Amino acid sequence: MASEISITPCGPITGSIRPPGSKSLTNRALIIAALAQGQSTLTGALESEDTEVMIDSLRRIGVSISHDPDRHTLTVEGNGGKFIGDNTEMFIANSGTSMRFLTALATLGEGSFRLDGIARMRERPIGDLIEALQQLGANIRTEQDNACPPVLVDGQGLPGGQATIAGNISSQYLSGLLMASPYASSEVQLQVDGELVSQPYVRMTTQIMRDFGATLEENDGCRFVIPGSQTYRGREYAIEPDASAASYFWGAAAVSGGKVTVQGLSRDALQGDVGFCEALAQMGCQVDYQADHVTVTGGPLRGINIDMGQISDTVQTLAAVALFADGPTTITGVAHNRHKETDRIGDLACELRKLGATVEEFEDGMTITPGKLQPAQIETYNDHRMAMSLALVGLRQAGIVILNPGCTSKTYPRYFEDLAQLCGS
Ligand SMILES: O=C(O)C1=C[C@@H](OP(=O)(O)O)[C@@H](O)[C@H](O)C1
Ligand SMILES: C=C(OP(=O)(O)O)C(=O)O
Repeated sequence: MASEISITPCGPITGSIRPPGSKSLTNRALIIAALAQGQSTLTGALESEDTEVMIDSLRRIGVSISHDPDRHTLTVEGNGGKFIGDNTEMFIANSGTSMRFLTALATLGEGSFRLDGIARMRERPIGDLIEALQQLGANIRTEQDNACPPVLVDGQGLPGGQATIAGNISSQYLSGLLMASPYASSEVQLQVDGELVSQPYVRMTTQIMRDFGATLEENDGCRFVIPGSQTYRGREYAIEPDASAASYFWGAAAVSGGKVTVQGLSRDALQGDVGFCEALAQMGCQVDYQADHVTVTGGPLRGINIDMGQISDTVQTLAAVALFADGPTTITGVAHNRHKETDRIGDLACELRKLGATVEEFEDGMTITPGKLQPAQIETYNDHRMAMSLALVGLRQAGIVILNPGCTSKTYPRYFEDLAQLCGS
């Protein structure tokens, strides 16, 4: 892809789109199908860097996965939780889900595994997950003394027992532990210590575990009991379109004063990020939820105060929309966004200021006061969501250039083509 892309302003956007499959569901389904007894067919799967590194890593530990790109289908031959490592290297680029879920999975195997990624992945914390796995009897550590990848696992199967897990940095630790736990030799009891961010992803995890036949008990969303020596059962599984990706198209309706329908999602979707529509409703958009699609109609936008701790992947989308509101928007509850593909508070504030906004940054969020919009070259920090969200500003303001647009390949390689098609250009 070109080293930059200029966004062409357009009028109110009217259209309908089905985004690619959910990253979170595809990577969960791959982990669970790999562990299962029997074959699984995953339809509507995401094909992007984050799922490719997951597939590549699972193949390296002996899981057979075939891909039919025409049908967006992955067929996985589950190996019943029997993995042999022999200094097996897994390269995970910058996929947080893959790093955290595969770290937990590797402790179920026999032998040695090393999990590594790009430079930014080596700055993304994983210490809390390592400590919890150690409490369950795993022989695991980080290569450096910094609680970040590379991760080294010397697997002898996971004994099980009790562990506490911190939930304030990432919910992915808990999700990884949960998905691996049915394959521990004995019962696993997990207690979340303190705050749990991104809770809807944990509900997604427990739901998909049950969908593949696992049993677990759950109390107040912070205590889990998972009987050991279980097996997932392979099955056919349909993956929802990605709700975080959908936020850009709903956002496009909001900023352009148009009407956009996203197919394949509903209020009852497994993905919490459908909740982004409620944020748009608070800002003045109309939202129509149907059983298999959700339509957002833009209108005059007002600034809001909102805790986005449960829908943090949509913070950048909301920030782009906030630039078109009649007053300030305050976003809180997302301190954990500083540990993602980039510092999604500090770096986002910097790009919003370039666009003409006044931004007051705090530890867990920011207040965005819209100003006169101005042309800008947007730095993406190799963060797909920075590119996808701030492109929306270019639908209304001339002279918006997105640098390194290829970074969307992490979750949405065809994003700019799909956006252009929706805008009718
Ligand atoms: O479990 C998941 O699939 C995810 C959880 C969230 O991460 P955190 O729990 O780190 O907020 C989210 O940002 C990420 O894109 C996907
Ligand atoms: C935070 C994200 O991804 P991950 O943590 O899976 O790398 C994201 O997709 O916005």
